[in-house]
Amino acid sequence: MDYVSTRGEAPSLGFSDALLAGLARDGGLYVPREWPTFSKKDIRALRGKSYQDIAFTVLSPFVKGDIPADKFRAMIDEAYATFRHPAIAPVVQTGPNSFVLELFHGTTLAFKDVAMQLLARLMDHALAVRGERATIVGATSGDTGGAAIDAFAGRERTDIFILFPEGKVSPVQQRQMTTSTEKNVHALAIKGNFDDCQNLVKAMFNDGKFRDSVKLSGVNSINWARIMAQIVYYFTTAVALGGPDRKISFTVPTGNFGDIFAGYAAKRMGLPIDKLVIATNENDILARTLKTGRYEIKGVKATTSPSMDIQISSNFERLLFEALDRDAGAVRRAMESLKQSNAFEIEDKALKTIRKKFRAGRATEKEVARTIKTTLAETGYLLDPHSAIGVFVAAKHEKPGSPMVTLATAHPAKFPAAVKSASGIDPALPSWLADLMQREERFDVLGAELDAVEDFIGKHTRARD
Ligand SMILES: Cc1ncc(COP(=O)(O)O)c(C=O)c1O
Ligand SMILES: N[C@@H](CCOP(=O)(O)O)C(=O)O
Repeated sequence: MDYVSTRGEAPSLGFSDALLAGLARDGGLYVPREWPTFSKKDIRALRGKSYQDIAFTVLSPFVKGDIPADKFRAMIDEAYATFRHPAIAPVVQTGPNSFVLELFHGTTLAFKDVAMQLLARLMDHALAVRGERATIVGATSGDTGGAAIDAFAGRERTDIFILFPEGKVSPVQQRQMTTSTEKNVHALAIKGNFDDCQNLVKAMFNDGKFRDSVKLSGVNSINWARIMAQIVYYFTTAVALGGPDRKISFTVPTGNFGDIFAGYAAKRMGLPIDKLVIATNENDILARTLKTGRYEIKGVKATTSPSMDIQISSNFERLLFEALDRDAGAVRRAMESLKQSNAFEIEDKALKTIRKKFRAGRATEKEVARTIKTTLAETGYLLDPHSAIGVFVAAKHEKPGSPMVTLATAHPAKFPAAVKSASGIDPALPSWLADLMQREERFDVLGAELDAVEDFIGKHTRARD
């Protein structure tokens, strides 16, 4: 399998090269040249199999010719041995047709662990084969950073630098990033918001000289391997609920559009998914885009779901590429317009294609708090604010007799203040994080300036030429 850039001006790459590249050299995002497909018979054959077995079957076509099958299987087994639930991603029924897919049983209590644990092992393997080191950078609104630091801490071949918006992540999220004692970990509090952090990361990738000099690599969902690993739980869930002989809908709390794009990929691979529902908080650029056909960046508002306080939704570019029948020139024009005027229009045909497959909705702060409270009262289930956005929006798109699965993307204990204020319950951290708030913090504070960040990374990475 090889991978092509959504902007069509970077060389196509094999899996390991695309993995290490992160962002394509033309500023685009890598996608597989073609979607591997699974027949209904193939999908039926997944019934009764473990998460790890399904991951191996579903993901093997993406790494074929690049990673030996036995090594890939071992990485999958090791990655998911870090999870605290035997099912890895269990499905819980909360109503006659409503289900919650729990994606927070990994070490840092968010869905990011699912992909990050595998990504770290894939990168280690690719770097070992080449005898190289890499500098990993990542931007986070709270969860990617903790998951990446956990997965890469202490790894000999990588130094990791995570940019988080100063004062805009939850205290638990911050400490998951700032209390690592490993020397290869660097948490950087940036004076700005998540979009500033993400822009800095993209600017570092687009600075060819810097990129090459520190052997830059990325762990955000701009990296195809992140999306790839997230495809698996759409398959495990659909199969558990009667797929492929029944169509399932998914509602996904959405920010950077990575998680829901993984659902789209699963659908392209043959999984019978009915609707993919985008759920946003008050930073509702995606819900507005589906309604109006205009993708337009407005200011970011701080909410009780900080991980979704995002306006520049990187992976929407991947969807645009698909909806435009892979017309890289049209994607380039849209992205140029976004850069120049903070907006672009989606042409009619592409918009129709997107609207056919996706639905969207938003939840206000009041609706999030009310959903946490009423879900607890009616079902006994305690949601975190991100998952509550999903549950609120899902309820508006449920159809009788058709299963609707909401992705529960984080554990309530990551956001204790918001959860307590909505429900009266103070959710406890699990045992391995019980002393998190007492651990010593270590981080640096930097302005949202490319020079300052590049200078810091250049001085601290071991991957310099
Ligand atoms: C808890 C949580 N929910 C939802 C999201 C949104 O996911 P995505 O960015 O893949 O759309 C994020 C961060 O991205 C998150 O951390
Ligand atoms: N919500 C994310 C933002 C970054 O998203 P990513 O999936 O592109 O890494 C976070 O928690 O950091």
